[in-house]
Amino acid sequence: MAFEIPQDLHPDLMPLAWLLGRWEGRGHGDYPTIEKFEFGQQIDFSHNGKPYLHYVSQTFVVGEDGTKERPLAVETGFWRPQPDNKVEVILAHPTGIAEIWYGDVDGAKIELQTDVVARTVTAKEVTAGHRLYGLVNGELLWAYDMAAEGQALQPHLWATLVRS
Ligand code: HEM
Repeated sequence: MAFEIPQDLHPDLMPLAWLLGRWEGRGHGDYPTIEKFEFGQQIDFSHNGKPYLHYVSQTFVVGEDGTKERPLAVETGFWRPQPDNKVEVILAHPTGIAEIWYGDVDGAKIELQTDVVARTVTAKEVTAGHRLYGLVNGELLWAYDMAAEGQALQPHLWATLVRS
């Protein structure tokens, strides 16, 4: 079924409306300090009539038939659209990390950079991030570059999801 913009959507959310709903797909990960890996991902973007999106991403180890076998990383937060096609995002991770991101919305492409990465004393040393989200032929493509554990900013994750 074609995606329809909800009637009670806050007008400030129009530039981000294309994100709304549930997305499912698969991704890959890498980093110089770890082995390459694959994951399944489910992303939910929802709204409640207020001028922000609630965002939840859950990832899983998936079997060959797509069965979710066990959870991997989870993250959640809020996407706050601002004038002039800007967006502010706040994210929390169960690994003891919280981030503030600033970004630009260019139609169906969103580019985000971290302003602040805060860590609990036991969290891994993540210092910066860069993310791209794009709607390409109806698919949600996203990629995450990270600076962590003394390594320069470089790819950690990339994934392709479809609306479910
Ligand atoms: C799609 C979500 C993600 C998946 C599936 C994922 C998966 C993994 C896996 C399998 C590892 C290697 C094993 C381990 O150390 O646990 C890893 C390491 C790591 N990930 Fe992720 N990750 C995700 C998101 C993130 C995010 C959002 C951050 C930062 C906020 C992050 C930061 C790290 C760090 C710092 C390491 C350790 C690198 C090291 O020990 O040198 N990951 N990730």
